[in-house]
Amino acid sequence: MQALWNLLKYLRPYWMFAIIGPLFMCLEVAMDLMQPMLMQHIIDNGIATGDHSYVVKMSILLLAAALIGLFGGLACSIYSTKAAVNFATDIRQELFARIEQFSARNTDEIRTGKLITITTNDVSSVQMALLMTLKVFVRSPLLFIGSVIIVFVSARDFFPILIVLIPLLAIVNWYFMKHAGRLFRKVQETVDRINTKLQENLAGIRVVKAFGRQEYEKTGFAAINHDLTNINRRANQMMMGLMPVMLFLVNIGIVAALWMGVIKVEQGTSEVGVILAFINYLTITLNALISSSHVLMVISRAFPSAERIKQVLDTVPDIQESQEAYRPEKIKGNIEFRNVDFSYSKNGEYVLKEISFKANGGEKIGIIGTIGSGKSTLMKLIPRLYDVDRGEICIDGRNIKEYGLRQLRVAIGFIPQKASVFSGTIMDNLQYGKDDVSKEEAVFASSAANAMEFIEKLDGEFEHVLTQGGSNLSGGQKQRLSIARALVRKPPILILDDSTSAVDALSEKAILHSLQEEYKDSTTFIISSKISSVMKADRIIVMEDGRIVGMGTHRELVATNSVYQEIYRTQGGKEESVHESGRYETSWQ
Ligand SMILES: Nc1ncnc2c1ncn2[C@@H]1O[C@H](COP(=O)(O)OP(=O)(O)OP(=O)(O)O)[C@@H](O)[C@H]1O
Repeated sequence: MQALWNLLKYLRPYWMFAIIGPLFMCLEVAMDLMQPMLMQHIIDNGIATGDHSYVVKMSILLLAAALIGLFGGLACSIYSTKAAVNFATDIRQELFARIEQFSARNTDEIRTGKLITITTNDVSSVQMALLMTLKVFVRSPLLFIGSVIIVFVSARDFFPILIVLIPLLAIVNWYFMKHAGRLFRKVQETVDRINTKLQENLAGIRVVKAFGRQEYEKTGFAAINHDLTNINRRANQMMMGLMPVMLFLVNIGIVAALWMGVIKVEQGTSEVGVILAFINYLTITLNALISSSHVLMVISRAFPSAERIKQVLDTVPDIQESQEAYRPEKIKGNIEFRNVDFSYSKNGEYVLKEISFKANGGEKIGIIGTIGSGKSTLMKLIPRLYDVDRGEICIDGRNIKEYGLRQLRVAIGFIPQKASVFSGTIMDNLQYGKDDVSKEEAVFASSAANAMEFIEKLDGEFEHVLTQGGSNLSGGQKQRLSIARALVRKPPILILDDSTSAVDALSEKAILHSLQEEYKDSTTFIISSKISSVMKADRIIVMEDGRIVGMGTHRELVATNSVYQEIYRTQGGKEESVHESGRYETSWQ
């Protein structure tokens, strides 16, 4: 409730629409309430007395009331929709902006699937709640109260029927709504499960196919879908069941009114028109009650949605820029890790322990180690994808936390393990690395990444359009494009996180050679599981179990470091080559 209330601040810019809409609705309600009264007069004072001119006059009035009501209803729809749609647009925009600020840790905590559901379904749910409130929630109570008052004033003889019927209708309504509400909440939870399953499957569609798991996934999806069908059926049946029960009660009211009416007309204490008007007001009361409960249902379904939206909006990104951020013109790229410890979960086990090393500007550093030893994690700390728990990381002698986040990240060309390519042209993807990239720069970076060779063969070359996720490129082509994107801005710091794993040996050799020759000034880290990819580096860091267990040139490590020797041996390196390492074929030459 509180969460939904808090979201109303997004309605502030559209408060005029939110007021004008319901005002027009009041006009429609007034006209709707007037119509049974006009009918009553037509019957009792016109038809019954044979006064035709009165009938014509009142009929014109009735038509005018209907037209004004129609205008009020349409205008209310236009303004209420404007308010609700803009309100939802702003919330969605704010959510997106907040999610963009999230650190990797934040997104680890609130899962991606959930973030998608929140930004789409949950925002739609609060939009619908607002729209219904502005349209129906104003209309129904007004119609209800108006009908009760009019019956009390003009058809008091029949008022006791209302007194008995309204509490009965309210109790039945409450009973159905309570149960349907519980079921609809379950529907929402099941839709969440469907979305998560769908997202996971779409992201991993190739793996599903490659492992021939379609049937297994289909069965898993069918189970959740079946749950959704069941729960949806029960919720909707509950809602549908309400209508006949309510109509039954109203019909009893109508029979009672007719019975009473016949007696009173015979006694001459009432007129036919009054009975007709009462029946009309009874129907209006019923409709008002039913639509109010529908709106209440929509609003109650928006409560959990608002909570989830609030959870995202209230999440403080745990990577913050310092108040007086340092924004240097140029970064040289001297990097130092000082006694760094890091854990993914607060109070969890450290995956990096007591990490200390220095990399000088322009130095080429290889990083190798056992699986899960923390190589990628180590590099994710430099652009502050995660913040260290203890110790500090300095660039050009300053703690990275003092830098403006943009300055820091723009200075780093980060090429992650899994190449992410966006839909758009090849050039659009390169512009992601540098807004104003020129054709020459694009060609230079693409050549260095050994990507020109395939770009030249594409239709339209740099203007070739990539489908979502670059699915019309091969794994190796995506990796080369993602390397070119990082190289295009000639960053002072380059991080290649196993980013040549899908590239053939010759291309990898060419890429590493270009890095050595064309990007001399960039401090470059190359994470690889292959010794051939790092052996020509100025220095190699060897990692095991979150610690640095060796550092030196290939020659030094082969001679002294047992972990490195083991990796070297498993990759075909010979003991005797310990002192003549140049014989091992390297990708750098
Ligand atoms: N987002 C994450 N949340 C929690 N733990 C993580 C996360 N990413 C990695 N880890 C854990 O941190 C440890 C180090 O992982 P990291 O990816 O840095 O290793 P790596 O040496 O790069 O491995 P590989 O050679 O397989 O790429 C592993 O135990 C891994 O399970």
